[in-house]
Parts: sequence; structure tokens; C-alpha cells
Amino acid sequence: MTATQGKVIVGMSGGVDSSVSALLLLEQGYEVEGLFMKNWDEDDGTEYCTAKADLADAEAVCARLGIPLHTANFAAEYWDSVFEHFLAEYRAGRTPNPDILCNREIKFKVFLEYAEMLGAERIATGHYVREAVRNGRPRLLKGRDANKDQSYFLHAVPEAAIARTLFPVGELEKPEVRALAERHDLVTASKKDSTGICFIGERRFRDFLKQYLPAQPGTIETPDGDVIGEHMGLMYHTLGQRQGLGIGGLADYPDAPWYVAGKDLERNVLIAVQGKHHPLLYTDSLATEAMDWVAGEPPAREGRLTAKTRYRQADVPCQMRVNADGGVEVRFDAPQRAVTPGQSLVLYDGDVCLGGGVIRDTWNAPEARR
Ligand SMILES: Nc1ncnc2c1ncn2[C@@H]1O[C@H](COP(=O)(O)OP(=O)(O)OP(=O)(O)O)[C@@H](O)[C@H]1O
Repeated sequence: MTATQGKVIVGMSGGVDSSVSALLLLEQGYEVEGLFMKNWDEDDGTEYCTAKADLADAEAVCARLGIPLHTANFAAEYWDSVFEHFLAEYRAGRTPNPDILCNREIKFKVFLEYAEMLGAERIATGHYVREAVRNGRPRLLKGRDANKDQSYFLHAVPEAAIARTLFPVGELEKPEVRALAERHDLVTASKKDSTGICFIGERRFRDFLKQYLPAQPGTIETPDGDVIGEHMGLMYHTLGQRQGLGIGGLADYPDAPWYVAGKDLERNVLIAVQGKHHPLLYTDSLATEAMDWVAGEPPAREGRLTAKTRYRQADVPCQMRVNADGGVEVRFDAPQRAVTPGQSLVLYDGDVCLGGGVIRDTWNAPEARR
């Protein structure tokens, strides 16, 4: 096939989405090369990380497609720009989402610069998002497959980087992607989707975190200050979570499950409530840190938008106001369960992803205020 569309470097993860992305770009007439990134150096001798197997799969796919595969180690950049921040967030009692930072700092920055060095103007990834140009400006749109849409993770990528990236599977549904891989005999056709934070893989989260942050045991208390148990460290707990509290059968309380409703960092206390739908688990409004707007600036119109406070959440209608500090304040039409500081609020206008910011403060629904 003769390339007519210029050179593009595809981020090859060894998964089916990037494999099919490379295939589609070849069919569209691009000169395609692959790049496998290693962003985490295992120095603990464990086999949790699937990087070796993933690289072998990426190599097999590139060989099948007849394209070169480059490899690069960005572990130092990842440590400095993503992992340090990840640990700092946990230290501050929040639950961070490192994949968002990884996209902004590594996949759509360091990778883009590396691609330039390889003589390519553009990169491509297997993310389920789409790009559309309006009034000469690129916009980030949700992927066609609502189940797979990954715009939540890409909201912090600036429009200049979006403009230089191709998202070949964004128009497809996942089953179509798998069918294409099968039809072209790509070894990744039935490989299962990766889950969780990439550098932690499938390993137990507690064991991983313990290597980097000292665990400080403390008490678990009710909102009224009754001590009902002990925790091994606030960082191991996420708002709204049920498991792992080790509480139950307390004399003065009904026999209902307990859920994490808050963290008192100063006193190192975990606050727990009973019942999955306790009002203290619901957030009515929130404020974010400074926003990353895809367009580099807030939308011309404030007001009614939709939001997600976690990946794969259905769109939640809300009212948005930009604050003087660059963050936003958002009030949800209906209170939302387990909105977690450290995770990101991402705003949408229909299919257009406007941007997002790390959730800083949350306020309970009025019925929970006392
Ligand atoms: N180690 C890596 N090296 C190069 N590119 C990567 C790597 N990891 C992820 N990517 C790029 O980022 C995209 C999204 O990564 P993510 O981890 O979300 O995987 P995914 O949606 O399961 O996709 P895939 O099926 O391609 O693994 C991938 O499709 C790929 O283009």
C-alpha cells in the first residue's frame, strides 16, 4: 500500500484498540509506525506488571501489519510528572486519578515530542473519543460507543495536542473493533481490556501504596464522634466504600452495613455512616481546583451543562459557575452519591467535552446539613 497521508506514530499498548487503530490508519493511507512506551520501571522484582507480555503482543501486531515498532522508556518523566503528584494527593487525604495526568503529561506531551523526533507531525491512540473542528478550532467529543467513551480521561489534554492526534476507533463500537482485529488475524483480537491504574496492575492496592506512604492507623467514628472501630490508614479508604471497615455487631447500632462518609485529616479519623443511601454520602454541590479547559479558556456561556464525577458515570445535569480562582462551582440537579475529592469533575455540552478539574470541596445535600 502506498502511503499518501503523511507519517503517524501510533501508541501501541499491546491491546486490541491500538492494534486496530494502526490497521485503520494503514487502510486510510498513512505511513504508520508504532511506539511502545514503558512508563514504570519495576524495581521490586514482582511480576505484577504485564509490560513484557504487552510488548510481545505489540511486536506481533506490528509484524503482522508490516510496520516498525519503536520503544521508549518514559519512566523518569512518569515518576516526576505523574507519580509524585499521585502520592502527594494521597498524603493530602484525597483519592487521585493518575490516568488523567498520564494523558496530559506523558501520552499527549512527551509522546508527542518523541513522535516529532521520529519525523511525524501526528500521533494516534486507541482511545474511544472523537475530534471535530468548529470555527477552525478542534474539539474533543465523546466516543461513539457510550459504554467505552474515554473523554473523561482526556479532558485535560490541550486542544493543540488533540489537533495533532488521530483517534481511529472513536467512531466505532467495541465489538466492531474486536471483529476487525479477528478478521485481520491480530493476536490481540480477544485480549481482555486492561483495568485499573496502569502501574499498579492487578496487584493489591494496599501492598503497593504501603511501599511509598507510611500507614497511620487511627479510629473510625460516627458523625457524632462515637468511636466504632479502627482503620489502618486513611489512604486505604475511598468515600462511599463499604468493604474493609471491619465494623459490625456494635451494641448500640442496628445491624446495617457501614460506609465511608468522610475523612478528618487533622485527627486521622475515618467517618462512617450506616446505610448505602445515608444523606451524608450525597453531594449537592462542589468546587474544583483550577480547571483544564480543552479550549484553553472557559466556555463563553456558563449555566446548564452536564457533568461526570467519575469514569463511566451517566451524564448528570448541573448548573456551572466559573470562580475567580480558575476553578468552577457546580450544583447538581439531583444529589450525587460518593463524590470524591481528588477525582475529577468533567463538564460536557452535549457530546463536547469542555474540560475538567480536580474536586476540592463537596457540600452535602440540604437534608444532610444540620
Ligand atoms: N504502553 C503504551 N505504549 C504506547 N501507547 C500506549 C500504551 N498504553 C496505552 N497506550 C495508548 O493509549 C491508548 C489508551 O490506553 P488504555 O490503557 O486506556 O487502553 P485501552 O483502551 O485498553 O486500549 P488498548 O486496547 O489499545 O490497550 C491505547 O489504545 C494506546 O494507543
